[in-house]
Amino acid sequence: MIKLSNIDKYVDSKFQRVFILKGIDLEIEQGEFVTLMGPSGAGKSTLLNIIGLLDDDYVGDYEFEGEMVNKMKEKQRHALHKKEFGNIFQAYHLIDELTVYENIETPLLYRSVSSSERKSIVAELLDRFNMVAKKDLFPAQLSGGQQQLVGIARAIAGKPRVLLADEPTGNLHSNQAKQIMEVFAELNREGTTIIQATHAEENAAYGNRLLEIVDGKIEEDKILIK
Ligand SMILES: Nc1ncnc2c1ncn2[C@@H]1O[C@H](COP(=O)(O)OP(=O)(O)OP(=O)(O)O)[C@@H](O)[C@H]1O
Repeated sequence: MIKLSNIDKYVDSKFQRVFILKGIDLEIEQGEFVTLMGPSGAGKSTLLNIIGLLDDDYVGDYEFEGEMVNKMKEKQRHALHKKEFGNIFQAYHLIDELTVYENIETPLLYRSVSSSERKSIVAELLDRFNMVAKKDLFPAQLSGGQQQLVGIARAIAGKPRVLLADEPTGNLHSNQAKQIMEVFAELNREGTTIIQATHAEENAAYGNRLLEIVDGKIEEDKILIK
């Protein structure tokens, strides 16, 4: 599904070229649950952003479902991002002025989904995450765990095939983190490909594959047996 070949990302300063990613070769099949681990600054977020089509400033080839992403025009890449990827962030990135309901609905407004279909998708997600009673509250009125559930609901509202999560439990207590990981495991069982970056070993255990990223390179690529 995802094939990266010899990806380099670097920044040039006056005197030297600094590599953020170097020679990344990576294939991810549909339905995998992949964890990126490694020291701070190793390049995990950068790699997630490239995979999620949020960053096109790199060298090398990126194939998504047989299509060369790095040769696409921006409009085409943007459309592919919207259709296939959902993003979840450590800091939730919810819109403070919108209610829970409206936050989940927002991406659907940009996808020309009919109003009745939007209602049914949001209702289903609220129900799934036990948030029906909270639908008219604003993000600040929710716990961190609940805010992240809204973040996940919003990310999956458009039924993306790939979910990218950057430190999704970084701001959560361990029981909330466990709940989020169990949601990921369930989405993965339903067929969603999941790629997460985390510092937590216990989060990695939910996945089926662990990539150790060090200094912009894949140092280890391990299959996890459960
Ligand atoms: N646009 C940029 N210009 C210059 N340096 C950058 C840029 N983007 C990322 N970096 C640097 O690249 C390195 C990798 O950053 P990245 O955020 O991918 O690391 P990470 O592994 O996700 O770290 P963390 O675990 O702390 O989130 C860092 O040293 C960062 O400062």
